Amino acid sequence: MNIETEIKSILKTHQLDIGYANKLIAKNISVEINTGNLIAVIGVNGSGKSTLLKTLTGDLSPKKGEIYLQQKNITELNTAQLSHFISVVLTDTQFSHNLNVEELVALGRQPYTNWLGQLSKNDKLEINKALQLLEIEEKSLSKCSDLSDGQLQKVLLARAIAQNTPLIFLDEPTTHLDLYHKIFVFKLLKKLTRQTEKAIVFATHEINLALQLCDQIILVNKGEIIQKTPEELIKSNLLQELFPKDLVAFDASSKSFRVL
Ligand SMILES: Nc1ncnc2c1ncn2[C@@H]1O[C@H](COP(=O)(O)OP(=O)(O)OP(=O)(O)O)[C@@H](O)[C@H]1O
Repeated sequence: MNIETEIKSILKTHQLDIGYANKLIAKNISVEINTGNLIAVIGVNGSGKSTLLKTLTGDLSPKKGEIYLQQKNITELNTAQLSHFISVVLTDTQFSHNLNVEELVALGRQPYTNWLGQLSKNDKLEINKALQLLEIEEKSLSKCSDLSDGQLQKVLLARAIAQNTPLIFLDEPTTHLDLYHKIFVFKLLKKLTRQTEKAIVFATHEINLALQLCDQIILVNKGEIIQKTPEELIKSNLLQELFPKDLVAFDASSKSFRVL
């Protein structure tokens, strides 16, 4: 294995408890995120997927335990330092739809620009690289308000790529997309992990697709958080127990859920 393809740990938790003031969502969480991995966070509605993502991105304080980003405790990093490690794409991200595509992607360079917000030659290069990687150069000057949901998702991803962090978090990136575009986004995320060595972690309800396309799955279930490969998860019987058994069942042979 050469140095370029060597797998490295980017994020690791230690005895992590997550939740809110009077509410424990899950405890003793032990997850690890490695370079070049595509990782889905799955679980039923209200199980705690967003809470986990918010905690891992430093948005919400852990109730207990530690999060290490490349061996540094996340509590020792200020917001500016954190923005060099982690970029976050939220489906309901608020931004002015008057911005054009290039201007929105340029926001990803904010952690690097000077106090005047001027883009350097290198910033412009990174923006163009992100637009090319997502194949949206021809939309550079289009208003974000004129884009479809699928196109906007690509632009938000390009902004995260331009931020040039080793780790990208997304909360439900395929909501509002049709099946074709859901698969398109999943495949695109996978391609990005392979081309850039970045790790991408995303919450999703598309369990069938996650089992087919992700390297790892983090399952949030009844206060427990478990990380496994899709194959391990399929063998574990945990998916059979995920939903009440009256409407839907997991079929291990086809590796998918089916309607009863
Ligand atoms: N700010 C908050 N304060 C207290 N409880 C909260 C807060 N935000 C969420 N919760 C609760 O935490 C639990 C987990 O919520 P979370 O949004 O993490 O679930 P989720 O798995 O992302 O759900 P969904 O799939 O529906 O988006 C829920 O019971 C929710 O009501």
